[in-house]
Amino acid sequence: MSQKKLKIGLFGFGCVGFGLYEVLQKTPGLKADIRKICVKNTDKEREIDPSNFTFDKNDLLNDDEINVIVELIDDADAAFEIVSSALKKGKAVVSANKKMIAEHFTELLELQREYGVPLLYEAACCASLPIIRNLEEYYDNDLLESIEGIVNGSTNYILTKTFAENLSYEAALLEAQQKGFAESNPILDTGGFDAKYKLQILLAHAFGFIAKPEALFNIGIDRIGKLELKYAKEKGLKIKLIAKAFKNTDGTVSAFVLPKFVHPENRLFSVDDVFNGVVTKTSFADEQFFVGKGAGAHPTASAVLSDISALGYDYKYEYKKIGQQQGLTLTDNIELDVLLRHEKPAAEALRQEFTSVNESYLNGESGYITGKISFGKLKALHNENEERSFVLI
Ligand SMILES: NC(=O)c1ccc[n+]([C@@H]2O[C@H](COP(=O)([O-])OP(=O)(O)OC[C@H]3O[C@@H](n4cnc5c(N)ncnc54)[C@H](O)[C@@H]3O)[C@@H](O)[C@H]2O)c1
Ligand SMILES: N[C@@H](CCO)C(=O)O
Repeated sequence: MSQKKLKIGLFGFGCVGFGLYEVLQKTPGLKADIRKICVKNTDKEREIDPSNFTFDKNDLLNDDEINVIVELIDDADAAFEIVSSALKKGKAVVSANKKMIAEHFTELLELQREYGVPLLYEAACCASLPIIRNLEEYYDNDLLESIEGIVNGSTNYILTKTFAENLSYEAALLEAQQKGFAESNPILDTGGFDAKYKLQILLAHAFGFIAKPEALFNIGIDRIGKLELKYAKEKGLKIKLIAKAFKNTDGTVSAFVLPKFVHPENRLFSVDDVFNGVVTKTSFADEQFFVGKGAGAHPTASAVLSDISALGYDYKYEYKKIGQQQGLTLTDNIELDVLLRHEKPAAEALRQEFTSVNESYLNGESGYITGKISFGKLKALHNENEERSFVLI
């Protein structure tokens, strides 16, 4: 099959946009070049010929020679406007913007179908890991039982640095920002929102289930304190921010983003720093494990490059599982093994909320309880008091 010539209109020239520019310079065999770049910041000095740049999105969207729009900006609302206009004009699109994709999944699916043009977004989930295309192409829907992983590079970097190197939370976050891993608004990372957007996209490609992001519960790493770190160290565990979606025995699906104490025998235990790891579980293959860098200029640009290359061969997502899964429902009707760190006065009342308690510990003003709790109770208790933190065991 011969490769189509691609003329790219690039939006955004920040960490990933510039990374893509560099990667394309080093990929001479690819029949793709950047025709124009739309940027926002009028004051910024840039290293390449200024005639390549414009501040007007229509210079790209109305250019008939541009057949691919690559959207790499940090503003989800503006990104949706750009991407939907491009699709309506019959231009293929590559995007790394998980917030935009998660918030507008159904509309983007309809636009692709109505205008017959593809939107690819491998870089939006776990940067360099080829997880979306694998979920799309490889797994039969009946076989996939669960998908679980570390899907945010910044939080994994922060957890690694605070745990193994005793760096402060603030210093580790600053490093993640300086290295280009964090979102422009880092609360998206630390609060588990970025991981939730990725989980929403993975859910659609793994099980054909389209959830609104607000229907998925997320706890980030911002409530993790000394007590949880001490607990993990004493028991030889690590804390990881886990995104998980799985089918229950009654065929319903459950999904969440939660911090977890990970045991050394878990494949995700050794996934440190900016690396992401995803474990799929299927009926016949059993476990499969994907690992790679989950953020950063070149690792992310590598996934964008792969999408651009795939467009050269007219690749598109078929979304077959979405068609097959009408009627699938999301349920919170599950129990989870957790550690709850709590404030002293409420300790006894909190024990009553657990289905079963394994350990409880109280020291001065705070303590913890470990045991089984219903997912619904966990959500309610977490939301009603900021002094509480939940970590899966
Ligand atoms: N940095 C990573 O490791 C990484 C990994 C995967 C996905 N992503 C995603 O890629 C996208 C870009 O991330 P980044 O790290 O390069 O961010 P960045 O902040 O480094 O760069 C974004 C650039 O977009 C520009 N911009 C904002 N609005 C614009 C508009 N309307 N038109 C033109 N330019 C505009 C900003 O001025 C900025 O220079 C985000 O959606 C992010 O979530 C980033
Ligand atoms: N901020 C994101 C970028 C990659 O999606 C992360 O740290 O994982």
